Amino acid sequence: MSIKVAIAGARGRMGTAAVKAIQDATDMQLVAILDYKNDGKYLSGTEINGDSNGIPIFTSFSTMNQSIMPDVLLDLTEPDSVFKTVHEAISLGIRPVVGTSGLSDENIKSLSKLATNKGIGGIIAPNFSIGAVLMMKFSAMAARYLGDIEIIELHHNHKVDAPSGTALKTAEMIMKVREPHKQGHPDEKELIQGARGADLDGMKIHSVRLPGFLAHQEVLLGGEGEMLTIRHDSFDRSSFMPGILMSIRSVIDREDLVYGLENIIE
Ligand SMILES: NC(=O)C1=CN([C@@H]2O[C@H](COP(=O)(O)OP(=O)(O)OC[C@H]3O[C@@H](n4cnc5c(N)ncnc54)[C@H](OP(=O)(O)O)[C@@H]3O)[C@@H](O)[C@H]2O)C=CC1
Ligand SMILES: O=C(O)C1=N[C@H](C(=O)O)C[C@H](O)C1
Repeated sequence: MSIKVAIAGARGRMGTAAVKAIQDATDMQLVAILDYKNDGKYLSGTEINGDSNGIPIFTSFSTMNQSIMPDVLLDLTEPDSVFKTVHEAISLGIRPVVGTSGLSDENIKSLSKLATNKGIGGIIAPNFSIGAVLMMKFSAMAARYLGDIEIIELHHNHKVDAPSGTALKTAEMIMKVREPHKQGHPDEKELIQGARGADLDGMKIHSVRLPGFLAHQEVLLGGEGEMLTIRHDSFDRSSFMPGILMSIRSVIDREDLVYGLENIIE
């Protein structure tokens, strides 16, 4: 039986790639698009038009009829809308696969609790690329030995949130093994506010936004006379698609919501 999927954010950069990936997957069926614009229209391939053979667009779950109701919601939208949409999906028993960044810790805990209460699976994945997950894991492994760390994340200039979800998740994984301590000179002073980056337990995160980049991150781990650099680059959004498909399959069999793709990779 194929998994019925709805996508929120289908017109976006990630959404456009995800529409194609889901339509190409033989065990999935794209049944609906959630969009605050274009209600009542159809998405044909990646074009919105009047072709009634396309995928129907709805402004909310409440206007979908029961035969269309999806098993899984893939959310690839923006920080301002994601919590409300995902909360509504879980309340209706629809399993969320969330790529959208910008959810707070509090938001994640609340969605996780709701999913557990409903007994349904879900995933919030700051990064769906396998290489990025390995970069995070390797960084946390290395942080046991080299605890002076600066994370530099580099993204395209259309990104609205900073730091990236990936950088925050990397920092969280590192903070589980790194003793909090101030880095740099004990008396250092910023001559321009923000010059040393954002501070988490004394570790620094720097966000670069420039045209030309897609999604990249370097974790610099400094030791006396040495430096370990762990770097990951997504050069194309195809890097995220296998992780999205894996997540959609995984949430069908789960009864809880997990935060991070590493929780479902064998
Ligand atoms: N987890 C991962 O591996 C990855 C996560 N991301 C994250 O995915 C998200 C999307 O990124 P990207 O595709 O580059 O962003 P885009 O801005 O290209 O796409 C977001 C889309 O969502 C639409 N949208 C906004 N609000 C709603 C809503 N309430 N309902 C339905 N659609 C809505 C926007 O429409 P409009 O423009 O008309 O407002 C836009 O088309 C970001 O949070 C990004 O950080 C990105 C890459 C990988
Ligand atoms: O906005 C993006 O592009 C990306 N966002 C995610 C993040 O915030 O980490 C994942 C990836 O870095 C691409």
